[in-house]
Amino acid sequence: MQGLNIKVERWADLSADEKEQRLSRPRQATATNTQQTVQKIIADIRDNGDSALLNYTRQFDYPEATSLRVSQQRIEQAVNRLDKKVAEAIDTAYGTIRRFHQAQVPENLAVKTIKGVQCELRYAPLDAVGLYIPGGSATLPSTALMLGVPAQLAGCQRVVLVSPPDKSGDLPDALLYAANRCGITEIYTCGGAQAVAALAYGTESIAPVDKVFGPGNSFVTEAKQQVSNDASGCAIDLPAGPSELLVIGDDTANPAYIAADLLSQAEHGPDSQVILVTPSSTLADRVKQALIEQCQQLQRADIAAQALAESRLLVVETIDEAITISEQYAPEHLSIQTDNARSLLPKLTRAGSVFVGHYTPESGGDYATGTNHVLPTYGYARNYSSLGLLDFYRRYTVQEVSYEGLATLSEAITTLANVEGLDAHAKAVTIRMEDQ
Ligand SMILES: NC(=O)c1ccc[n+]([C@@H]2O[C@H](COP(=O)([O-])OP(=O)(O)OC[C@H]3O[C@@H](n4cnc5c(N)ncnc54)[C@H](O)[C@@H]3O)[C@@H](O)[C@H]2O)c1
Ligand SMILES: N[C@H](CO)Cc1c[nH]c[nH+]1
Ligand SMILES: [Zn+2]
Repeated sequence: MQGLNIKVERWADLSADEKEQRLSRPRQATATNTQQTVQKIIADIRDNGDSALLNYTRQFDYPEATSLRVSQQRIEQAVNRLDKKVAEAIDTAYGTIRRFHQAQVPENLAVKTIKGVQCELRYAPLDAVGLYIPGGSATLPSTALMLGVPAQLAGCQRVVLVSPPDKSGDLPDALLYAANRCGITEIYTCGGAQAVAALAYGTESIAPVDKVFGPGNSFVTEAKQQVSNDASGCAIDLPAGPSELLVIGDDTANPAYIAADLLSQAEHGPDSQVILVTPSSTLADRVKQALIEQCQQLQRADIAAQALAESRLLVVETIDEAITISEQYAPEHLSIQTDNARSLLPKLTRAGSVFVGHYTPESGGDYATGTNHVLPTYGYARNYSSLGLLDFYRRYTVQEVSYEGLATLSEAITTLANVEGLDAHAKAVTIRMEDQ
């Protein structure tokens, strides 16, 4: 591992441009190239279906790939042979995630808006959903639970899981076990933009879905964006890209805990970004030291070190200034490690998921507290929500009006229709009124 390139900086000493630069995300692999590459891949999948899907799988993931569907026999083999401890850990996480998402089951509602007029809000599960589980640099059975549990709870009729094959052309046993736990039987070994395109438009062997869910690298995120901009494509969940963590800490925080949390997100990928904002320069210096000590012990030390090069240790004047910076950055994950951490919550709403207090590591939410770890990145926490059960439903309205109700509303409807110059709209009301 090369030496760590991370320094402590005093926020007040930075110019406006420097402040902006410090809070900008690491540049994603040349944006226009990614856009064009993905466009070409999507067009190829639309034109050539399975054969293009297999070609890209051979090119990017497994040179010997000849098939896409994971057999039921292979799923059963994975379930039977998975290490008991790993199976139990997945079962524990399945339980907590299910409990938290079960509490989100929506209820239809009906309101009488005026006498004789009833309006209803109803929910229906999406029919067919596609779950993308990243596989490029790490195996993520936990992501299969984060997507599979809500799909199962919502009662989506068809749940399709895709993930790129590993070095042996297979999907890991733990991923197949997690998928099986969520009742998923339709599984394909393919990844990247080509898998997203296959889910959105369909191929000979994969029927199209209504919505694609899941995080991924810049190719996956770009492909989701492109298929959702196309009327013949499909809906998507949210932009969930490289992992991020911002920690607000004060003198009560343990520097070793904060360093461990920062590294836990830095190890995801070279384009992950982690930030500490603190009014304590002593804490910042100690966290830096702990990062150096802990990073070199990691299996993925090189990846974490690359991410740390684009990460920040910022010393501010007050906790309020730290809050302002966090709200501006809108991190995917926000950790509050201060005295009376919960008291800061009302001022901190722009984050995908918030971790409160010294004993709430971010990795707890990645795996097993029960919250969803598919969260908006790139600052989208400003205007996107974290993934939840409702994302697996369509919401629609119903209204029923009696003669009496229509009579009450007829004046308002016909007047507004006339204001808009839409005679037929008005006539649809008056014709009914004349009837009695
Ligand atoms: N925000 C969240 O909720 C969340 C959750 C989990 C993971 N993540 C993030 O997801 C990402 C996963 O990325 P990953 O790369 O490990 O796995 P991935 O599955 O997203 O990407 C791997 C695929 O990328 C494609 N690819 C690679 N190089 C390519 C190229 N040059 N041209 C075209 N396609 C190419 C290949 O098809 C390959 O199958 C990480 O950044 C991680 O931080 C985010
Ligand atoms: N931290 C990731 C979301 O940014 C999720 C994850 C999966 N496994 C471990 N972590
Ligand atoms: Zn993580």
